[in-house]
Amino acid sequence: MPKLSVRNLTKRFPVSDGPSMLALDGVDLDVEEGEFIAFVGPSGCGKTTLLRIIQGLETATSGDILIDGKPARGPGHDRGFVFQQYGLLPWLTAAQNIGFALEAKGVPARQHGDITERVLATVGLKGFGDRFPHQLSGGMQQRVGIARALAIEPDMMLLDEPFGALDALSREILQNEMLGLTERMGKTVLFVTHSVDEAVCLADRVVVMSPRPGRIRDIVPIDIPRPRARLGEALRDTPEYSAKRQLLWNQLMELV
Ligand SMILES: Nc1ncnc2c1ncn2[C@@H]1O[C@H](COP(=O)(O)OP(=O)(O)OP(=O)(O)O)[C@@H](O)[C@H]1O
Repeated sequence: MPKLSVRNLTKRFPVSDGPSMLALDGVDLDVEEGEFIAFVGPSGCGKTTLLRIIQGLETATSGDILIDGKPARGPGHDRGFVFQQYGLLPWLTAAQNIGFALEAKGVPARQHGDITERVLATVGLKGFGDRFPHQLSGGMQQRVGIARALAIEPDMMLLDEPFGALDALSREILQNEMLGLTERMGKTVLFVTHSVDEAVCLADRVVVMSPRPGRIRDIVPIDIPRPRARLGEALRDTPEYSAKRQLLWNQLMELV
């Protein structure tokens, strides 16, 4: 049974002065446990909307989201979300931001310290728990965002352009760390990105979406063997990488 099934999903948004707008149309997708799926497509094709519906932050107009074969209704701690703009509460420290998510899940307060330390260490921020977001760089804030999602031990991680607000160098560093992290943890990951390189580097399959209304145009398997993290920068020099990158690039160029 797939970890996640998206079945004939449609989303319409109301428009004040006219007919509603069809943002997603008949989206069908099965995701296996432990798979890393990247979503790419032109701006406005519904990637964020699809992720938000899977997360339960938005309702579908029709269709179903099944997790382990059961309909998902609303948000759940089985799904951890990482936002583009980090989504940290500025008046709380890094550790308190993570504690906030643990409290929401109902984890007893006496366990917060250990869990927070562990997840901060996982994302390379050991010793930074007492820093406020404004005392951290963008890359470090997003590491806290990832640590917060990991802290609730979700089965599935949903990341919406998580590195989109970062400078090029921080972005590449975090991509490499993300690769290592997901290969070690084996979690199911859904990852929206505008970067073809990021998609090829990280994903097992890349879902290419067409412009409005958003539909799945193609699903491209990325059969570069894992673990890829050990290749580091050399990953981007392999012929498989270049071939997939070109294929996806050509598809996206046809869509814009
Ligand atoms: N809450 C909303 N109300 C009305 N329209 C919306 C809402 N959210 C999204 N839309 C519209 O739905 C379409 C899909 O938006 P969405 O943000 O999902 O696209 P996207 O592929 O993630 O775009 P981008 O790559 O630019 O982030 C867009 O036309 C957008 O304007």
